[in-house]
Amino acid sequence: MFNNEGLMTRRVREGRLMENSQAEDKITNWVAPNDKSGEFKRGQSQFRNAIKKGGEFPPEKGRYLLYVSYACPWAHRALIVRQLKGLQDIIPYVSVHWNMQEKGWRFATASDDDAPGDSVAPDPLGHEYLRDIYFEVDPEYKGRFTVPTLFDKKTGRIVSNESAEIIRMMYTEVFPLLLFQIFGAGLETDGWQFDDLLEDKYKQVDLFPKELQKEIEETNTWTYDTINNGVYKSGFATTASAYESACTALFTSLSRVESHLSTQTSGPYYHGTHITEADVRLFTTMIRFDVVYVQHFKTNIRDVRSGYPYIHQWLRELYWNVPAFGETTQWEHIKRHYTRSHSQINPYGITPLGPEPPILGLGEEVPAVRFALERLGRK
Ligand SMILES: N[C@@H](CCC(=O)N[C@@H](CS)C(=O)NCC(=O)O)C(=O)O
Repeated sequence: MFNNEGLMTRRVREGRLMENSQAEDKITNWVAPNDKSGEFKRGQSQFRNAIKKGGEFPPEKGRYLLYVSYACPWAHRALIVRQLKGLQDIIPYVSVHWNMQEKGWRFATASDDDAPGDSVAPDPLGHEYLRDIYFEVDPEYKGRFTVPTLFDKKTGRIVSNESAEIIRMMYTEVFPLLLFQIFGAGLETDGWQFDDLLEDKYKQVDLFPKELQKEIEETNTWTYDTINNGVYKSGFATTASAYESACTALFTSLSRVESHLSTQTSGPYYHGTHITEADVRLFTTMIRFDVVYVQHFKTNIRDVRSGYPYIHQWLRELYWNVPAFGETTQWEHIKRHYTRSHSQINPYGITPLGPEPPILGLGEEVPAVRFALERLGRK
């Protein structure tokens, strides 16, 4: 059985743990202490296989296990898409505990009572840490132990640990997609990966419609670099110049998003009437913005609720009106993970109380905005 760890594997793993704990490159050093640039440089995800009809990893009900953390914006993408595509019975998931320390993500135990939410549970395959799975799959593994991780129970292998690709597997063929990226051609598919297993209403959910593919890809490029990853580059920077450059780029891009949304009149979503991948990828960063990033990552030129009315409206529309977004958002995991796992940023691990509420209701505004609207006779 896959989870019967062999003695050799265990020895290799324990040896590696000792090496790692002595090494300079501890996993909680987000920027290497000797890196003078002070810039956070995100490594490449190492497992890049795909679920594909007729491939090594075919779509099958119950075969794959999705490891996530409710705290993590990259994993949150996968939870949202799983629900939007109605894959709940097809791809089960487990969320790790929010507290990530030297050995990386750990699974919750029966005695944890501070990590609410569905599926925050011991690993059904019996591991204590997420890293244990990576080392069982590859005792020589040298990358990071990240969520989301999509695991194949049948072969005991990791299919992918790259969220951008995991979400696409849930609704597209991967190979035509690569062709599309190389040649810029329209995406032809012979049906979505899991569609044969889905109810009709979910088959119709197309998060990457043909007519928007080019635009979505272009948006992804700058959104990833300056917003999704931009908050991390600001927050993990260890020099003022690295921080200032990331933070400036981030707010330039937020203005770009704000201006895009202000011209979007056909519907509440990033591309108007239908939810697309663009909404998913932006949402998971923006929902964490006011509650964590503004103070913890020092991305405080503005916050969303008082500084970006269009983003604020778009964000609340998704959170309150689309269950896949609201139901997968776990505030306790989000707030506690960042503030208590990043001791180089917050050595005392104190979690700020505010802002309260973590997200405003659809008709609510911060007092200054409400006051201004009342003055203008709009409320
Ligand atoms: N590019 C990856 C990034 C995933 C990632 O960095 N996840 C974080 C949590 S938000 C993680 O697991 N970090 C653990 C580590 O780096 O040790 C993806 O999008 O899937």
